[in-house]
Amino acid sequence: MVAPQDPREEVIQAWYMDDSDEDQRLPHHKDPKEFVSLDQLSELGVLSWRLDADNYETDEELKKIREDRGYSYMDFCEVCPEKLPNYEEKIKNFFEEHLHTDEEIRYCVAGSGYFDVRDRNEKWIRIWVKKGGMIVLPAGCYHRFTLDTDNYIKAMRLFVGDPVWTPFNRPHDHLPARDMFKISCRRKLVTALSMLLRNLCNSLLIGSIVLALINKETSVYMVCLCLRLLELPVWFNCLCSISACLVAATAVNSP
Ligand SMILES: CSCCC(=O)/C(O)=C/O
Ligand SMILES: [Fe+2]
Ligand code: NI
Repeated sequence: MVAPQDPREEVIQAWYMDDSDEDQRLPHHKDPKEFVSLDQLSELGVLSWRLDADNYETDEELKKIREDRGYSYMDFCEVCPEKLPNYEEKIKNFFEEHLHTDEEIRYCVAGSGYFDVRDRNEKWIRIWVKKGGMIVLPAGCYHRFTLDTDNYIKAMRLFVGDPVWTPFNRPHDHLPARDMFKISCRRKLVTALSMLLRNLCNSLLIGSIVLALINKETSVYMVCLCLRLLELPVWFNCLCSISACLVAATAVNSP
């Protein structure tokens, strides 16, 4: 059975960029292509939704997101020569690597465009946002924007309170928003690693239980069961799991 696709992936896709200096509006895929999942983006603090762009005025889901996240301000930014004053200059400025001291929240209601963000190792990730895609770039995250080859986007801009659009071009590492962003990324990484370790420990414990059951080693089985029931710190869980595994393996191997 094929796993159902995340509906967001139909309107938001991300990938690592190549290093070529060709037209910024081209996709700039690596060869072979290297896609980035929406979960990987969320580890960088980039949030995403798929919404009903044909009915944004009455969309209850959008209303709830705005209420939950306090997005009281809303306007639209249409990027094309006819609608955007100082089009050429704006296009150039959008593509300068910069950060903001607040979230950048963009909901694509028509057209499409690329939001590029830096990953933990400073590599560029290109996020293609199409009609119905909404993303939040966290405050302090270096990024840039460009149209794609279709040359048009209409984006809803949301903000908490009175909007501040000021871009701080790189380097701007002395801003508190940058420190906060780095701390939050580190926290997310530690949480992800702890989860990984915890899952590994649980697998070890299950392995130990199976070995203990095969060998009718009820004491090991009981210890494993108790450990599984306790919410232990991850390092202790790890230590216990390895010990349980060793004891169970020794028990199986003993004559
Ligand atoms: C599609 S909205 C225009 C881009 C923009 O507002 C911005 O701040 C890019 O970083
Ligand atoms: Fe920006
Ligand atoms: Ni400055």
